[in-house]
This record gives sequence, structure tokens and C-alpha cells, in this order.
Amino acid sequence: MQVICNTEDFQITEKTAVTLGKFDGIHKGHQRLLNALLEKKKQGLKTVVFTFFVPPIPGREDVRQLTPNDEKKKFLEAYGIDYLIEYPFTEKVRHTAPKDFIREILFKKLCAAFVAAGPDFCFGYERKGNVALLEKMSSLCGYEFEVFDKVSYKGEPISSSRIRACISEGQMEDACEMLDRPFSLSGTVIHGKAIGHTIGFATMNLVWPEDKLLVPIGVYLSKVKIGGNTYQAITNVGHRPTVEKDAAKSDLLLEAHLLQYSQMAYGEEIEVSLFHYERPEVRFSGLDALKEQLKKDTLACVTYFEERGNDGKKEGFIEEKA
Ligand SMILES: Cc1cc2nc3c(=O)[nH]c(=O)nc-3n(C[C@H](O)[C@H](O)[C@H](O)COP(=O)(O)O)c2cc1C
Ligand SMILES: Nc1ncnc2c1ncn2[C@@H]1O[C@H](COP(=O)(O)OP(=O)(O)OP(=O)(O)O)[C@@H](O)[C@H]1O
Repeated sequence: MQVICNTEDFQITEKTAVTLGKFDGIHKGHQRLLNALLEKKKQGLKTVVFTFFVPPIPGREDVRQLTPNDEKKKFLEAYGIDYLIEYPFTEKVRHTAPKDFIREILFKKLCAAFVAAGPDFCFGYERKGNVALLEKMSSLCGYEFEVFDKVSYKGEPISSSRIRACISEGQMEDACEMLDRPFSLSGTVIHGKAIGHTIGFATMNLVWPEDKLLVPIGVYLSKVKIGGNTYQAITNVGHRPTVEKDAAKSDLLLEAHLLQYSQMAYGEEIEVSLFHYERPEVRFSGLDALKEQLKKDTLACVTYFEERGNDGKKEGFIEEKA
């Protein structure tokens, strides 16, 4: 996939199938549009996702995303998208009239032969451009335009904001349904305080990135992918008040204890999928009390995945082999 990031200086010369929007999360609704593009790819068009460049701004809570830029890129590449345009969101671009946006960007720069959008898609100055305008200008600019119905879940349209709200309330199962995959965090395993293994609960630790949407502090029933294998895990996202003197000031860490894994993993890449919010993080009287709770969390994890299974199937501890 070619990523054209934060520049207006490009020109696609092949005919393209384009969809436009923010695509945070790349949820089931977004996937409906992407699938329409992939159909056109079979007919020889190149596939283009057009979005605006949102730079990561450390400390700005409102710019935390379901899928930060790098994650989005990996996902779209794996999906079969040929071009990701992260267009600069300058004052000039913000003031572009909708008709000019269609002429200058869709028609001239992107060489669009097919455009897909949801019914509420808006663009251009003051978001005054809409699907009616895209339809109206389609014959003039020589593209086919198709509006796709919203994909719904529990009777309401799926949207990135709805999924963000769900996750912020720990409703991981609903988020999973709407995303079509569990909400997950990927990263490189870092060293902790090496206390975990002394109580039989070694953990793989990740720093929570500043541009990734936060989940509620607490313990999650989860799965961890490492080296091509997937393991069930109990995962704490928090500040470890039982062992940290000044927990409020300590880093926010994700710590995953894999139920059947005992090798060193420092420096390895892992993906932690959070399936279920189990309980809040608690300040225990000491390590013994913490250990007793972790045994209960382990049981809850085994039971959860036994009851739910994967795709309706019962499963063991190790689900996939590379
Ligand atoms: C599933 C799980 C649940 C946890 N729950 C709590 C908790 O409720 N309160 C707490 O202070 N720490 C909790 N922790 C964090 C532990 O205190 C921490 O993992 C342990 O001290 C080992 O830290 P280390 O990685 O630095 O060795 C939890 C960790 C895991 C893996
Ligand atoms: N549930 C859905 N079904 C089909 N298409 C959708 C759905 N949600 C969004 N789209 C379409 O996907 C494109 C990108 O949407 P975008 O990411 O900008 O909005 P969104 O998912 O509704 O998120 P937000 O909550 O931030 O508005 C748009 O064309 C939009 O209409």
C-alpha cells in the first residue's frame, strides 16, 4: 500500500475506487465501503482510502483514537487497499468549496472512477458537501457514485463515536461486535519490576500509547498473540496501587499474564485483545491478597472462554499455531 501523507503534491494516474472519511476503528460500517472498493479492484481499479492527516498530539485526550495512524495503516494494507491518502488539513483545504473538492481532489488528483460513501458523509467548507452533490457531479466528473446504507448494531447505526463511548464504559463485547474484532493494543514488551513471577504471575508489560483510546482502569479477560500463537490471558490496565508507592504518578501500564506461557518475552511484539472488563483495579493489603485475587481472575478467564468459545467452538488454552 502506498501512503501519501500530509502533502498535496501527488497525482494518481490509474483509475481508482475511492472512499472518504475518518475511518477511526475501521468498523463494520467502514468495512462495507472497503468491500465495495475491493469489488471494483477485481475490475481493475486501484483502491483509495482518503482521510485527513491527524498528527498525534501528546496529552490531548480528545485525539486518542480507536486505531491510531500506524494501526490504521497496517489494517488497510492487510485489507487490500492500494493507496492511503492522509491529506493535509490546512486552512486552505478547510476552506475548499465542496464543488472544488470534487473537481480538484476527487477528479484531478485521485482520478476517481468509483466513489463510495455512507448516507451522512459530509465534506468541504463547513461540511456543506454531501451525497446529493457527489451524485449530481458524478456524470460531469465521470465517476460512478454509490451510497451505502449504514450498518447497524442493536437497532442503531454503528459509528466510531458510538464504539469509543462503549469502550470508555468497558462494554468490550459490544465494541467487539461493532469493530468485527476485539479492541486490542499492540506493542513491544518492556521490563516491569519483576515482582509478578515471585507470586507465580509473571506479566508482559506494554506502555499505553498517548494516541490510543483509553479503556477503563481495571482487569480484562483477554487473549495475547505472540510469535504466531494466541494465549488466553488476564490483563491489568492501571497503576498497580498495591506495589507502587505513588500509584497516581506511576505510568499507565498494560500487564498481561498469559495462562500457559513461561518464556521470556522482553522486546517481543505482542497484540493484546481485550474481550471482557472483569473488575476494577484494587489496592490490596499485600502480595498474598493480590495473588488470591489473581487466582480468581484466572478461573474467571478460563470459564469465560469455555462458555463463549471462539466462533461457537469450545477451545483450549492455545488456539492457533503458526
Ligand atoms: C490480571 C492482573 C490483575 C491485577 N490486578 C491488580 C490490582 O487489582 N491491584 C494492583 O495493585 N495491581 C494489580 N495488578 C498488578 C500487579 O500488582 C503487578 O502485575 C505485579 O505487581 C507484578 O508487577 P511487575 O510486572 O512489575 O513484576 C494486576 C496484574 C494482573 C496481571
Ligand atoms: N455504520 C456505517 N455503515 C456504513 N457506512 C458508514 C457507517 N458509519 C460510517 N460510514 C461511512 O463511512 C465513511 C467514513 O465515516 P467516518 O469515519 O467519517 O464516520 P463514522 O464512522 O460515522 O464516525 P464518527 O462517529 O466519528 O462520525 C463515511 O462515508 C460514512 O458515511
